[in-house]
Amino acid sequence: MSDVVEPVSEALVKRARAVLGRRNLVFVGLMGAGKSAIGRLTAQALSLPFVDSDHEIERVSRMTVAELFAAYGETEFRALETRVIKRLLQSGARIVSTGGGAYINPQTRRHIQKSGVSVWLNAELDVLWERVNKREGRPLLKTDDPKGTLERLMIERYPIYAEADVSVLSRDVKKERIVEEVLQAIAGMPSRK
Ligand SMILES: Nc1ncnc2c1ncn2[C@@H]1O[C@H](COP(=O)(O)OP(=O)(O)OP(=O)(O)O)[C@@H](O)[C@H]1O
Ligand SMILES: O=C(O)C1=C[C@@H](O)[C@@H](O)[C@H](O)C1
Ligand SMILES: [Mg+2]
Repeated sequence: MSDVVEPVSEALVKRARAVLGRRNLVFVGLMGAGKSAIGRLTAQALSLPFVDSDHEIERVSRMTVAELFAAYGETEFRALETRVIKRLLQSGARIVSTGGGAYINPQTRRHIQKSGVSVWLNAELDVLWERVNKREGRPLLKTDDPKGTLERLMIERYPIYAEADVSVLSRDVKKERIVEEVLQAIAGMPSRK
């Protein structure tokens, strides 16, 4: 699948940018939903800066997410994630892709709600599983039954992701199509909250 963004209509880009104003556009959702991939392409389409909280955490700590979990545990990782995301949200408008658990943390969620428009990339279990199954490095899935763990996380987290301002169904269609649906969802919102 190509990463080249097919041109979305100029009118759609203009409307989505007008709705965002100085607000950030923040991608939330479970591991494998496409927050990083779709976030980057959306940033290209809107000509806005892109940041990914997992990458930023790895850059500042000089450790991988898996190493951070192993060395300090999830609680410390979440504290660092909250601090990093708060900082990333301070210079909007940007496209911010978050780690899968970020929006579940009440403090991080409040920062996101205050500074940005949130997009939940919703996806079915089998779509997520096909994607996450291909790559190591997700510490929460290091269990005897990773697919069962992913399903449990879906049940726990989906009601919280559903609080996001808009949602788009992430599925195995061209990424550009998902980007266009994200822009349409944003463009359909009122300009100010
Ligand atoms: N529409 C799509 N069609 C096919 N593959 C996709 C699509 N969207 C994303 N992917 C692929 O799925 C994989 C997981 O996507 P990505 O890393 O963006 O997920 P994520 O939500 O950022 O996950 P995490 O929370 O673990 O960071 C990547 O290989 C990405 O290229
Ligand atoms: O869903 C989660 O809790 C996580 C998702 C990843 O993006 C990483 O932030 C980390 O592996 C935790
Ligand atoms: Mg990601």
